[in-house]
Amino acid sequence: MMKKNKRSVTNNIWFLVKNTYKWDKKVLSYFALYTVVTAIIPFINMFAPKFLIEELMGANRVERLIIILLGYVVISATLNFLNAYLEGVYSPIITNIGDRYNNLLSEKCMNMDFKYTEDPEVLDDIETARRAVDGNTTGIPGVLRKLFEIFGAGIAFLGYITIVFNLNPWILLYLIVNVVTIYYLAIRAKKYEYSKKNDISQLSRKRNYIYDVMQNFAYGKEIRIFNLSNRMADKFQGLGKEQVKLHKDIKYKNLMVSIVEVFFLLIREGVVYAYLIYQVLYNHMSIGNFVMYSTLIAGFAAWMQKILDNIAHINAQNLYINDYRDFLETDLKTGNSSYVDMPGDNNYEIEFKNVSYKYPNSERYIFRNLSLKINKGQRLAIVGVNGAGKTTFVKLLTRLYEPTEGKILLNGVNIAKFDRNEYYKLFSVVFQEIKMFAFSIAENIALDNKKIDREKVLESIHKAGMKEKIDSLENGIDTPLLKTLDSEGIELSGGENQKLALARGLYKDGPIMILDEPTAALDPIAEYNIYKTFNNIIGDKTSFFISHRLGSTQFCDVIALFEDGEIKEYGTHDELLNKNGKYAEMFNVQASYYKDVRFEAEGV
Ligand SMILES: Nc1ncnc2c1ncn2[C@@H]1O[C@H](COP(=O)(O)OP(=O)(O)OP(=O)(O)O)[C@@H](O)[C@H]1O
Repeated sequence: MMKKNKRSVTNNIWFLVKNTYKWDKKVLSYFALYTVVTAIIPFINMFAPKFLIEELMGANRVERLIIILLGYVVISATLNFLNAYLEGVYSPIITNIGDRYNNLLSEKCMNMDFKYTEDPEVLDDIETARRAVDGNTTGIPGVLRKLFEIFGAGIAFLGYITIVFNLNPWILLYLIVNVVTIYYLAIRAKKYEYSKKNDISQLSRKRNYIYDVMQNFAYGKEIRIFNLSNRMADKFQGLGKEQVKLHKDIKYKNLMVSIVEVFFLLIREGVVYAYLIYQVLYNHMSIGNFVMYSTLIAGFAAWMQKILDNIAHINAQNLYINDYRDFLETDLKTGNSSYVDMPGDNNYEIEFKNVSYKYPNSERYIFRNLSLKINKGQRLAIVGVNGAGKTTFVKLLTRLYEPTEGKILLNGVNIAKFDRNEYYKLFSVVFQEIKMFAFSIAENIALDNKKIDREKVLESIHKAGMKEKIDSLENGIDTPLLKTLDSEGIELSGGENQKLALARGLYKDGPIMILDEPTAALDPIAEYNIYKTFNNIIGDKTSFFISHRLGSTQFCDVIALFEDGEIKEYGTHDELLNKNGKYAEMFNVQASYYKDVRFEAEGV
């Protein structure tokens, strides 16, 4: 699915630097200052002891010793203070920048075509891309931190090279070979880790899913009633074991590298100290210089290692950044760059023209050549047995999915040609599965943080039959829902949630109304009350009404019965009853359970 692009490290660094500078201009000056400070600090620590020892072992002048000591303390304290200050400043900046990259990914996920939310390949790609923004020391934030450090270290390192070269070029060469070997091994271990990343992504996606099921109380009833807790825990643990095994392999490789690293380090120290001792004993090296060189050479290896480690880290993270950028650049949104203006008359007709549809990754057609027209202001009821495709019809109409073949027209224009956000504005939809957020009731209804029209919220609640319940709450429409974010949050019943969902649709007041079984969870009285005010609720909007309660379809102008991927019957309630086909059969079966009640809706 995702196109794999191989971008160079410099390309990715440029991408990061450009954005970082765009988002926070101050970062560059902190970087410059930090680079200077970190480049100087090691030399202060190296030269001060040399000067002190040489003065002590030579002229031994007290005032000189005091000057050296004071100079050392003042310079070192200032630089170390600056160092600590800058680290304290840039660290949260990088965390913030990491959040912005994280947001880019989340925005992409929230805006991609709905069909991809069920595509396992895309879900894996998201999981992989997320690795670039998940940690604070890995991925993008990790690379930014390393970039901050590496230049100061690089400059200090150049100074080290010059001094060691002057001491003995062979020692310099020896140190470089020693450290580069370790670097090479570290890179190989990181590559191995990367080669396992797909397995890691898949496992953690599965584990996260099971974890979510175990923690998410939405599954609470099924888990208890079907006694799933042990099975879920076993699954979670099984996946955990697989994950541990994978990580163990990776850690084992890293351990091997660490062992070799220690071995190389010991040899390095041994050789260098032997050389310096030899210089003191036989070549008149001063003790001051011995101390300086031993500090320098120990530091040299450590600094070179640090730089190489940083480069290795940046190299390894580069692969994750590539994945991240690949995902951001993958086109997961169907649409044109130029959109057709929405028809402005606020009155809409909709036509399905030879629409066929099968879900992604499925060969089964839910619809074949479906054609259906809903005129302006018309109310269409859609009925059919479970799985007949009623909700799928709504998903196509609301562009959550695109038809596999054929087209859907709004006032004669293919809906694919409209800007998706503009198109969504047309719809007030009450979905079958209701999702409430852990926000206040008002926010849940308005779903708009900018400006909530409280009067309109109350009016929608009233129309949806929720007034009494809301009036009974101390904080009214400001009461938070769910306990996820607020311990004062309330849990609503299924029917109450459904009424709120209806209020949400009413508040939006879009010119096209879609009600997917809006009363399925309501008690008969609440349902009756909704039907009584149905005309008031729908008004003259073009509307779609899905219901299994066939009596309720009488409020609609026309009824379409879906079966086997097509419209089997089409007409008014009375026409379909007279036809004596499937609709009449379904209606009669239902009616036999109830008295033959005809809702006398106001004005119908
Ligand atoms: N995301 C999906 N991926 C693959 N198939 C799906 C998906 N969603 C639904 N289906 C299939 O499409 C068919 C139609 O489902 P749909 O939800 O549209 O039926 P429905 O008429 O609304 O049913 P119900 O009355 O039970 O709500 C079903 O057979 C279902 O298995």
